[in-house]
Amino acid sequence: MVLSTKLHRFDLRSTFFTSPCPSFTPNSSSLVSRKTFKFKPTKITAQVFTLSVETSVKDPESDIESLISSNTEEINRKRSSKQSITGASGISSGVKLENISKSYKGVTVSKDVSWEVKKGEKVGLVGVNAAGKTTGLRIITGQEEPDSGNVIKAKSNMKNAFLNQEFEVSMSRTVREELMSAFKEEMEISDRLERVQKTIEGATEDLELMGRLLDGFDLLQRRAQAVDLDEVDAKVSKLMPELGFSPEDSDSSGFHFLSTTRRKQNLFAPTISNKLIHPPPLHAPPLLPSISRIDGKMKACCRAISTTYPMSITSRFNPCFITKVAEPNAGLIGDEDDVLQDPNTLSHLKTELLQQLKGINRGIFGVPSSKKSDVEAMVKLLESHNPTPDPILNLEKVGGCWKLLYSTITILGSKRTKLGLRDFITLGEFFQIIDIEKSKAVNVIKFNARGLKLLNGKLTIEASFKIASKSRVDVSYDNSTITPD
Ligand SMILES: Nc1ncnc2c1ncn2[C@@H]1O[C@H](COP(=O)(O)OP(=O)(O)OP(=O)(O)O)[C@@H](O)[C@H]1O
Repeated sequence: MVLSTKLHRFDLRSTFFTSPCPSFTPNSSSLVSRKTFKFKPTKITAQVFTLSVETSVKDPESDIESLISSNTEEINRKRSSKQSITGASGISSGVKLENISKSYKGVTVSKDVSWEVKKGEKVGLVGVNAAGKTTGLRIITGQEEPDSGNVIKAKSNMKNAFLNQEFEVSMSRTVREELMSAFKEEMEISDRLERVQKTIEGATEDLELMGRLLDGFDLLQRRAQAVDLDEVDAKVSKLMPELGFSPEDSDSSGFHFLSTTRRKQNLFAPTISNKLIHPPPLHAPPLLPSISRIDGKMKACCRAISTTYPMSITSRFNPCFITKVAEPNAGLIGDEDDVLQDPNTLSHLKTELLQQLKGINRGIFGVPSSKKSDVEAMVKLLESHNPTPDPILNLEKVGGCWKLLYSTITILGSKRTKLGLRDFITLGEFFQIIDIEKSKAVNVIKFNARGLKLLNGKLTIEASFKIASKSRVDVSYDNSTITPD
């Protein structure tokens, strides 16, 4: 199966742990298939390329974003014009009601009411039934509009919320489900992901339909990432004991706990905490401790390895023997002089870098940005020790078949749609075959897709390069193919 593609951009960079080799740095202004790359003479690590494939579909998220931002601007404009008309004053912290009046059907509930809560203050609202206490709170949270007067917040993006007097706890939901319901948006995304995933699994015969479903799934995946969907289960598990529930309570009906007021409140606490109230709600119980993400870092040992072993790869250069493999080692493998240059620093840096790379899940969207910046900071440091300052004069060190440990690859557009699901697709080994004599570079990326046999295989991207100057090469894209196993 050959799937042709229109490339907008193709960046090829090739550098290496075990042997110094050049880095092709893209000309950032260019978005055409033929590009000029500059050799960065001090690169040591291994990398592949960045690839963007044309897509005609407008990103639905940017549509949503633009709608949201224009609406927000409009609301802010209206608010500021209203405040300036009524002469509202600013405050340094907390929230303030200023000269608020509110009537329902001609009956005045609040008339010219002013009060405020500063940061860290606890304020009790006291009044007879129907005095308008709840109405005031609803006005602060924006659930009601005052007839006149202003709500002034120290920060325009401040979120406020309050606990209702009456709780709505579903009798049929388990405690866990009740807590999960606090994460409404996340749960909705999760449900939709599940439904789309099932539909995709039943649509392998219809590539057109699958393409559309994958696009939808892709969008949902990004939303899931944005709301930290993976963390919800862990958050709920962490909340359970903090709220006084034991793990065994998890599957019990919320009904069993309704007789205990404190627990009733507790059931609602996640809702409040999930809304990131700032400052604390006016008459809510203390906020739950923030849920911190555990960011475990693997510390593993690295050891020196051999560099040559045969491995065949189906490509234009087949059969191919891996002659250079970037693997854990204690220092540079190659020229003895290189090793002797600064073995302690290099050894330490390389070990650190290899530890950073361990456990990276190379999904179709590339390495997560937080991880990427850690890795690339380390790469930069390592680059400064590259013993080959002028790699263009050492092209023999560049040629061969390379197994890459790390890549900055991000596949966009229709190619991603074809390969497209973070959950399903795992990028396997990356190979880069550089043929100096023919001035060709071939990247082979293996991938496998759980549950979608159709998409198991490899993506091969072929390019030509030409030495343009002492420090530059031109790289031009030739073609790419997806080959199923
Ligand atoms: N949406 C509405 N439509 C019509 N009347 C309303 C509405 N919301 C509140 N009211 C009326 O406004 C008055 C003030 O209600 P509010 O709930 O603010 O009082 P409260 O001080 O919180 O009372 P309580 O102490 O009983 O909770 C009540 O008479 C209520 O019936």
